[in-house]
Amino acid sequence: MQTFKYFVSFYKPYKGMFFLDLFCAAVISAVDIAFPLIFGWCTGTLFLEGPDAIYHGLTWLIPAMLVMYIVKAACRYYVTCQGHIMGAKMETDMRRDLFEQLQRLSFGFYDRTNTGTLTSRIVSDLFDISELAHHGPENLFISLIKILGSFAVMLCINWQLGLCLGAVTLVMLWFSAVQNKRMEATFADNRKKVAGINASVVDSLEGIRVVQSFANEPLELQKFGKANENYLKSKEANYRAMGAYYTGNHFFQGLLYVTIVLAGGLLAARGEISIGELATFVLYVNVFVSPLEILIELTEMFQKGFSGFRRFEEIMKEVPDIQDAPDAGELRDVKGDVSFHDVSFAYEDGVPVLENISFDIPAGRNVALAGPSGSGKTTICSLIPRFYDATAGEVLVDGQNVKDLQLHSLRDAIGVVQQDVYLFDGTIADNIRYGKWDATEEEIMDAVRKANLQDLIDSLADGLETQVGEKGTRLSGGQKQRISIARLFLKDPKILILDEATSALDNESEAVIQRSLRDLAKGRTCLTIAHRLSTIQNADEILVIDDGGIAERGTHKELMKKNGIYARYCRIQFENAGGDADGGIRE
Ligand SMILES: Nc1ncnc2c1ncn2[C@@H]1O[C@H](COP(=O)(O)OP(=O)(O)OP(=O)(O)O)[C@@H](O)[C@H]1O
Repeated sequence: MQTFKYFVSFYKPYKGMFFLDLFCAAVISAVDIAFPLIFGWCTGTLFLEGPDAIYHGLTWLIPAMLVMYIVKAACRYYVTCQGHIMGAKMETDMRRDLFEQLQRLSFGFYDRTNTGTLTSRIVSDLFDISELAHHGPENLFISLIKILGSFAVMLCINWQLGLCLGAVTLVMLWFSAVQNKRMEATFADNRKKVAGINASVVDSLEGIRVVQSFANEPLELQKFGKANENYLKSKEANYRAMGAYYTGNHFFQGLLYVTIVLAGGLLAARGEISIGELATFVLYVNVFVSPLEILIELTEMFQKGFSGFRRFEEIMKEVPDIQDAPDAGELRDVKGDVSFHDVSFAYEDGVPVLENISFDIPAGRNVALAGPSGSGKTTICSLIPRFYDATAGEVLVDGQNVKDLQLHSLRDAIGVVQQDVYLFDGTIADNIRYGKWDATEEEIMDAVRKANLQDLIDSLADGLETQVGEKGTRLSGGQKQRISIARLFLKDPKILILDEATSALDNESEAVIQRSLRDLAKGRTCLTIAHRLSTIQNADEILVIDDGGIAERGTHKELMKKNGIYARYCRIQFENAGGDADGGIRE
């Protein structure tokens, strides 16, 4: 019922169109019901009254029928055209709401959801819903008027025949209800399997470079083949259910005619019905049966549309893990102090990743996080912009709990440079402007210079207007990295999180980017996740994360002197890199 109410709410903005659509549908049905009546009156009365009466009757009957059919055509036009437009408008509203919701949902949701499945919801589910939204009420309305109207007239013509027809129809409805349930299950399964195919395609295409570099096309084909095969099996089950449903219904429709001919013949033989009445009755059986067919098709549309709508509702009801508290305040005049007080965190219940972490980073300081892979460095950084919320303790920015701040103002104050830079399809300028949508040309050029991008821009025929390709595939790793730094120069955040952005680059690119990053870090609080310890020796403080806690802290010199975990890591890294075995990082 709730789902139904939610569905109906999408009609609200188009109430006028909706009721006009229903009105037109009612006119179409009324004309269809009137025709056999007129026919019955002509054959039963008018045509028996002699030529003069016939001529006289036709002089008003023909224009009246012409007007009826012109009005019906106009209504049909409205229903076909405006009705569809209304459906498309509702589909657009739902797609907008869904996209808005997807933008709101937090990292946690995307950790457990496949993007291929979401794409399928945005495209095919919504189309089916729109078809139902438009055709559903209108077809139901037309069908009910025709079925009830024609049945009432048939009862008036001959109630015994009418009851025979009603009895066969009841058996037919029972059969439909049973088959319908079976069909519904197969439609729901179909949707799941289509989502599976989408997920498989998106996953494989997004990783196409990895696939080809491993020459793993046959493996991908095998995985896709499985999803494809599953879809085929589901479709087969679906068509079997549909076959039984449609064949059964058509059989019962035939049975209706056989029953009427048989019972009508017997009644005519006993003189209880005239031939004219029987002919009119048969015409009404047509009016009665055709909407039954529409209702049957509507059932399929309803199954598809409603199972799509349930999936749509599922996402719309998803409450974002991270959202503004009702009394959240704006983070203003940001200084850039960051503190963790006894912070613990777990992605999954019972599997702690961080336990009782505490530290303070005064504004403008440069702190590095070091430690083995998987120790929780990235997780610590994710808690500051509230990509996830701490399960215990407090994360503070400028002394305020991040949970008490408006998300947009908090995230405006934080810039993140990731190892994996994501560039959007578009030009270099578009991607730089992502840091500040209203940036002027001069501001962009200034960011370009500061990020050491000038040489690249000068070397490209289209300069800033060069297309970067999907996810920036036409650019090198270093170039993408510099674009991501340029957009942070534009954003100008007070707090910087650097997930050691240069670890995948060659020495020359690294040197250029390190220079840009040093410029970017000036006057900001900077938290660097170090993968190579050589890059963090100048940090004001190094926090060594191990086993979900802070194992050591201090400057590089202090930690080397301490000769603990950090010193051991340094030695291992430099031995591997062929450097001094005593951890003698170039100082
Ligand atoms: N989205 C996630 N869902 C569930 N577990 C996660 C998620 N992200 C990370 N983890 C787990 O949390 C732990 C800490 O991961 P994190 O990425 O913070 O480590 P890290 O120190 O940054 O590692 P690296 O140096 O390799 O980047 C790991 O055990 C990891 O498997």
